[in-house]
Amino acid sequence: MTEKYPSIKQLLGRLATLLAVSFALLFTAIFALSNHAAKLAEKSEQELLPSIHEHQRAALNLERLERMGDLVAYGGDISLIRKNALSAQVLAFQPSFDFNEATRRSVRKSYLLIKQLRVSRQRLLLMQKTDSENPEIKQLLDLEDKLQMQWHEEKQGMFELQNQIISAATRLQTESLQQISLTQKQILIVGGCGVTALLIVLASIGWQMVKHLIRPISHASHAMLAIESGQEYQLEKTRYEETSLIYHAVDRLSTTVQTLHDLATTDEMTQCYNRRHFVNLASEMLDQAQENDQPLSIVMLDIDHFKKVNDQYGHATGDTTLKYFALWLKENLPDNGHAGRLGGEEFALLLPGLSESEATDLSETIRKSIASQSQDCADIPGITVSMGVKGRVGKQDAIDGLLSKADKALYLAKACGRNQVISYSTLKSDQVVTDDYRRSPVSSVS
Ligand SMILES: Nc1nc2c(ncn2[C@@H]2O[C@H](COP(=O)(O)OP(=O)(O)OP(=O)(O)O)[C@@H](O)[C@H]2O)c(=O)[nH]1
Repeated sequence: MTEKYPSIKQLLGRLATLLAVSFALLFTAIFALSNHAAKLAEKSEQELLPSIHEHQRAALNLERLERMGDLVAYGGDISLIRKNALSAQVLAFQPSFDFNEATRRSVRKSYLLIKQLRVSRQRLLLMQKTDSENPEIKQLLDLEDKLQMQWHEEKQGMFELQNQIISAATRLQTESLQQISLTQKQILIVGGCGVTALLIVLASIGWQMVKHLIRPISHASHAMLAIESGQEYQLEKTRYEETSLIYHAVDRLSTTVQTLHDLATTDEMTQCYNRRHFVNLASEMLDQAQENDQPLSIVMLDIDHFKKVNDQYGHATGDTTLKYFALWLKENLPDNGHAGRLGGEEFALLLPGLSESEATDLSETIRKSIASQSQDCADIPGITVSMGVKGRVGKQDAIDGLLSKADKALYLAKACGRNQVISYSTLKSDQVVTDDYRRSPVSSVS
């Protein structure tokens, strides 16, 4: 009974699902990361970039304030001092410094000093213009010196503050860049892992296809070729319905081909080769032997007085006798020897590698063995056999010639009283064998 296997359709379905899930996971991961990257870019655009610009603006304004303060502290033109002090006021109260309380306070403080400087400087210049001898000038100069000293120190503080703002802006910029580069790295890692995982999935799908589909089909086609050329084949166990059906079909075909081959080449009763196959095989082997210049011999055999077996013991016993005879014949053959039933009770042996004299010796052994085994066998009467041997001599030997010469030697064996082996080479050239031997006395069937 055929085992129940899952079908390849199911396998393909499972593999397709695996592939779809892998793709879905990969795309989800990449989508999530792209989303994250987009959000970071948006955050950078909406929060970090304005903040960076604010810092940069503040640093620039601080520098301008410093310049204005200098003009107020050291200027000689009252209208210019007033103008710069006014600009400094506008600048100091700009919201660009409000991003940080400490900065805001520090800028306001700087402005207050600029204001003081403006007042003192204006008064001094006016006095110097109108009343250069006024003793208050001395006091004002002292005050101015003091304020200028303070301004100098204030400028140091402003310079530090400017540096701090620039560092903060740079930090913000770096942070933004770091976040973007981190996301880029994450995308690369996830993308790389995803693609690698996908490749692994694809490779394993490919492997499954090769293992369960392509290889079994390729094995089946090799098996078909082996069956066609009569060679052995082996099919590995398969786990899927379709391929197991193919394997069963190949097995059935092989059995059918073997049966047909046996029917076409073998004699059903004796299981020896039939005449046609024996002659074809003998012809092929003779060609090989001639090509390699190796010995080969043909032996013709005929059971003596077989008609009498049929007459005395019945046709069924005659058949049994033929079966035993074929069995003993094959038992006595060398591994590379072949036996054929040419018709009725007439058999032939094909002995590659044996010269005529070696084949004659072997035939003698077979003759004695059959005589003795048939005597000991309770199922059949004792029988004897006559044999004629012919070996390959020249390169021009044809199989028909060898068979007819072995047959001639067999006829002589019959004529000479049966139950003997005659080698063709011992025949005299003028020796003529006729069917007259058949009239000689019947004695070998016991
Ligand atoms: N039982 C049986 N007999 C067969 C078969 N084929 C041929 N025979 C018989 O074999 C006999 C052959 O007889 P013959 O050719 O006269 O020769 P023989 O009696 O063996 O005598 P010699 O060959 O001269 O020794 C015939 O009686 C055939 O009927 C077979 O398949 N089965």
